[in-house]
This record gives sequence, C-alpha cells and structure tokens, in this order.
Amino acid sequence: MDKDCTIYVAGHRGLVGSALVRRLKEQGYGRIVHQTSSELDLRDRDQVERWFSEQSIDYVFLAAAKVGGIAANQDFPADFIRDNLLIQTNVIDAAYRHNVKKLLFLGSTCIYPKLAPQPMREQDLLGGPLEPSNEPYAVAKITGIKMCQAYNRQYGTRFISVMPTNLYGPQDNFDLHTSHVLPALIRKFHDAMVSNAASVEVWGSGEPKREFLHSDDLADACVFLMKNYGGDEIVNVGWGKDIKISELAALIGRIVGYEGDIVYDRTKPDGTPRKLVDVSRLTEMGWQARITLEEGLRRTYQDYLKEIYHTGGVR
Ligand SMILES: NC(=O)C1=CN([C@@H]2O[C@H](COP(=O)(O)OP(=O)(O)OC[C@H]3O[C@@H](n4cnc5c(N)ncnc54)[C@H](OP(=O)(O)O)[C@@H]3O)[C@@H](O)[C@H]2O)C=CC1
Ligand SMILES: C[C@H]1O[C@H](OP(=O)(O)OP(=O)(O)OC[C@H]2O[C@@H](n3cnc4c(=O)[nH]c(N)nc43)[C@H](O)[C@@H]2O)[C@@H](O)[C@@H](O)C1=O
Repeated sequence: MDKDCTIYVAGHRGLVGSALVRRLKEQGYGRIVHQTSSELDLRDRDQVERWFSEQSIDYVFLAAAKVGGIAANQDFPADFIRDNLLIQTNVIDAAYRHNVKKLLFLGSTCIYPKLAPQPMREQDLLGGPLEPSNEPYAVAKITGIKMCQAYNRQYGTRFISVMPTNLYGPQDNFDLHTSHVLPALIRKFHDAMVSNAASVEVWGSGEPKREFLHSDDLADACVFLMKNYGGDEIVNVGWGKDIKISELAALIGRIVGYEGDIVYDRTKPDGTPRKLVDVSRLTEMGWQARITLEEGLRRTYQDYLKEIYHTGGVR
C-alpha cells in the first residue's frame, strides 16, 4: 500500500473501524475516506454505487456491520441477517466493479460450528451445526467469506477475509442490552461501585469460555494482512488464550475496585461453550498480539471513565 493510496474504512466510528483509522494514521496513510451510516447507508445499493463512483478507492477495510452481543442477536435475528447481507454484498460488489486493488472483509469466529474442536482451525468452517443464538449473523458472515472467494475465482479480485475472536477497546458499545459481555461488565461493575450496590448480575452460568482481543491488536493484524496476505483462505485473529466468564467478571471487579458479590442469572443464555481460535496461520506469517487482557482492560476502563465524565455518556 503506497502512502498516498486512497483507503476506505467502512464503519470508521465503530470499535474496529476507529482502531483501523488510528493504526493507518500512525503508519502515515493520509488519504483515508469514510462516511457515517446516516451520510451513507451501506444497505442501499444506489448510495454505495454513488460513493464508489465519486471516490477513487484503492483499498477497502469492510468494518461496517450490524453487530451485537448474545441478547441483541437473539432479539433481532432478522436485522442481523438482512443488514449484514445487504451491507457486505453492496460493498464487495462495488469494490469489484470499481477496480479496488484489495478488500479486507471482517468475519467473526461465530462462523465455526458450535462444537468445533478447540482451538478452532480455519479448515473447521462448515464442519457442523452453528450455535443457534447467533446463527443468522453467522450465516451472513459465511456468505461474505464465500462471496470474496467466488469473486476472486471468477473475476480475479484480491478480497481477503479475517476472522477475529471477541473484541474490546475504545468506542465499544456499552449499552447493557445490545453490547458484548466485556463492555457490559465494565459498565455493570462501575455502576455498582458508584452506587454501592450489594451485588452485580452476570448472565448465564459463568462457565462459558471466551477469548478477548484488544481492537488495537486487531487493527494492527488487519493492516499487516492487507499488506502481506493475498490468499483465498480465511485467517483467524486472536490472543491465543481464553478465560471463563466468571474469571472475567472477577478480573473486571478487581480493576474497577468493586468489592460486593457476583450473582449469576441462569435464565439468561450461555451461548456457545467455548470458542478459542487457532492462530497458527497468522503466527507463521510473523504476526502476534501484544496487549494482555489485564492491560487492555485497564486501558478500556480508563477510556470508559474519560468518555462518561468528559462527554456525559457512552453509546
Ligand atoms: N465486536 C466484536 O467483538 C467483533 C466484531 N467483529 C466484526 O468486526 C466488524 C466491526 O465490528 P465493531 O467495530 O465491533 O462494530 P460496531 O458496532 O462498533 O461498529 C459498526 C459500524 O458499522 C457501521 N454501520 C452499521 N450499519 C451501517 C449501515 N447500514 N451503513 C453504514 N454503516 C453502517 C456503523 O456506523 P455509524 O457509527 O456511522 O452508525 C458502525 O460504526 C464487524 O464486521 C463485526 O462483525 C468480529 C468479531 C468480534
Ligand atoms: C463476538 C461474538 O459475540 C456474540 O457471541 P457471544 O460471545 O456469545 O456474546 P456475548 O459477548 O454477548 O456473551 C458472551 C458470554 O457472556 C455472558 N454474559 C454474562 N454477563 C453478560 C452481560 O451482561 N452481557 C452480555 N452481552 N453477555 C454476558 C453471556 O451470557 C455469554 O455466555 C455474538 O454476537 C457472536 O455473533 C459474536 O461474533
């Protein structure tokens, strides 16, 4: 990627998109273009067509999507499959028709079978039934992967697909109904600490395990892959270790300084029991994550505090 190339970061205000913009700027890329969803609704083919005709885009990071935690996926399954299919189809097709040099599609590790052997390897894709709580979202993501591969085969494009594990960092969604577990627990423990509450409620049994990667590490991996990888195979990105939700809750409680009890609401779903990814493909290419969970959590909690105290709220 030449320093004067035009890079479109779709979803630049989100967790991943904002980290990508930070990383690209740090590396000296000066022509980064983007639009908010109200300026450019990527579900609308005509708007997408107009945007690609007006810009001369060389590279696309496709980080715009309908994203949410376990409850949002269960409550809005139609929105998750429709919006993601529309966004990714419109952007991938426009990138082909407007001769984009390379596109990076962001998938997710929920594409792997619910009971895939751990750690999950790239070749486990389509090896068994999916986790029901996020199946519509996962099916949209699998379609995005297959679309990139089909365009590469038929049209000779260079569209690559990256599968990140559960992410966290600045600009995350802290809404208690729609967020993922890590930002939800930061907010719950912080609120409980401030209000002196006797306990914090954690959903499910606390037994499922998840792997967490800081968005700055993911952005670094995506820029690395955009520069160094042109293959058809999907690539996992993760930290390499997972922890139980109960351990995560205890760690966040300690970082926030909350000393009350943790109670488990077993009426809420656990979701998939475990989803650790095998990162050997990426490690063999020479990339490794750097931000430990404890350091990343401390940074994220500081960012959260700055956000609520200086701007009056978080999304
Ligand atoms: N968060 C996670 O744990 C994981 C995320 N991923 C993937 O990474 C990618 C980015 O996720 P993340 O950053 O967490 O998500 P966020 O929800 O933080 O950001 C998504 C972005 O997408 C944009 N967007 C949504 N709908 C539209 C639309 N109709 N038109 C234009 N833009 C739209 C939003 O723009 P605006 O702000 O302008 O409304 C928003 O900034 C997604 O593909 C997701 O599936 C993969 C694994 C884990
Ligand atoms: C990234 C990934 O994210 C989603 O899958 P998920 O990992 O199951 O989602 P999650 O982060 O919401 O939950 C992880 C675990 O944590 C438990 N949990 C406890 N307490 C809270 C809580 O307060 N909020 C939330 N959200 N979860 C909680 C929760 O019950 C579950 O056992 C999908 O969008 C999927 O499609 C996807 O790609």
